[in-house]
Amino acid sequence: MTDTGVGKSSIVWRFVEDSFDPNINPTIGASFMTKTVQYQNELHKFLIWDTAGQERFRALAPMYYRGSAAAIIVYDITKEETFSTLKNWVKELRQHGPPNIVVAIAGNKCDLIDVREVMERDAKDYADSIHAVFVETSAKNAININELFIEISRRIPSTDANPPSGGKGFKLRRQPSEPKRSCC
Ligand SMILES: Nc1nc2c(ncn2[C@@H]2O[C@H](COP(=O)(O)OP(=O)(O)OP(=O)(O)O)[C@@H](O)[C@H]2O)c(=O)[nH]1
Repeated sequence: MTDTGVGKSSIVWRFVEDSFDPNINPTIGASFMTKTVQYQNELHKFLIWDTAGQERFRALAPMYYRGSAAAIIVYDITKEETFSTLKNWVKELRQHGPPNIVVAIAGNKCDLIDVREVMERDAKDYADSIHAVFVETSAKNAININELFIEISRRIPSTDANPPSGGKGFKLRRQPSEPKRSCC
């Protein structure tokens, strides 16, 4: 969820493929990717829906956040209006998303601090007020991308006891991967 061009696909590509394409195309509809990471002797498997930010695809969002364990809402730190849009998505998620969804806010393009429009403190205060994970990221320079996903994974209850619920922006599901997973 969120505006087009904030860097949702780039964040997913950085996380899944550890690559960055400055000429990446806008997402049409949505795309799906998976990645398994090992963290503290546990395997965390992410099933990620990368949704399109263009207005014409907005009505599709509920299809992706229903049934997700977590949602990452991305804004662009160089565009104030994307931070305002983000708050609308938070409201929508709270009203129509799964009750226990983990919400994360990513302020992307933090490599462009010279043209920053959203203060990190303001975004962090807002994220704290809604109990969301918050990080500033740079898909371009690989800043805080893995940390974002790991922190989300930490907050999702173990699937041993709690089956995944739903999300937005990216839809994430944790599912059991290998022998014993005390976390995912
Ligand atoms: N400087 C900088 N540019 C970035 C970063 N992340 C993405 N971009 C650029 O921003 C533009 C949009 O990136 P996308 O990943 O397609 O954005 P999106 O939010 O997925 O866009 P939609 O698919 O239309 O919703 C591209 O030109 C990217 O190269 C970043 O961290 N820093």
